[in-house]
Amino acid sequence: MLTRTGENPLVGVVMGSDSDWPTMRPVVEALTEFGIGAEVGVVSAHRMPEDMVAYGRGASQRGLRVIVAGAGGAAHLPGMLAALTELPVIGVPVPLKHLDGVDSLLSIVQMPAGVPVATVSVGGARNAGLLAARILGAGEGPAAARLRERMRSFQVDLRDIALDKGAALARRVAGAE
Ligand SMILES: Nc1c(C(=O)O)ncn1[C@@H]1O[C@H](COP(=O)(O)O)[C@@H](O)[C@H]1O
Repeated sequence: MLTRTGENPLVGVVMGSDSDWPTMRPVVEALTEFGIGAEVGVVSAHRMPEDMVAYGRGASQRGLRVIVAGAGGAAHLPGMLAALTELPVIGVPVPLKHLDGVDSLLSIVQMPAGVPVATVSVGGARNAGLLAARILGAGEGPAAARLRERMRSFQVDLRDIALDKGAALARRVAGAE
């Protein structure tokens, strides 16, 4: 079952289980900040292979332009979706109780040549959402130009936050003297 956020979802956000949602939620939050609608759901290569094939094969035709796929453990979902679609796929390694997400990271990042998955850090879901926004912003037309503009202003905010941190550190150092 797929849920939509926003109008005309351009990004598919899928995960191997609902237990991945706490890790994956920042993907949707980042997309929402940039005004990008998403189609969100559980799709598992292991547990529902036929549905996963249908999802990957139909993604582009449904209007999606980027897929963000998160999974933990033996995380085959992002790579299998990349094999099934021509859309860019961003993989999010989800950390589980054992192995701290290293298993998932290696499963996602070590793709064979010809089937790329852009892998973010373990639990790096927010960056996956931001990367999806950048991919959409790299296109032609006014909507893409607006996304690039929003990304530039987001980057200015990041600089301001870093400057504030620098000022806070300076105060702490001065207090320690
Ligand atoms: N790695 C995969 C895939 C897959 O890659 O197809 N399907 C489910 N899972 C992962 O299994 C973990 C445990 O799932 P449960 O919590 O449902 O037992 C989740 O992190 C999920 O992403």
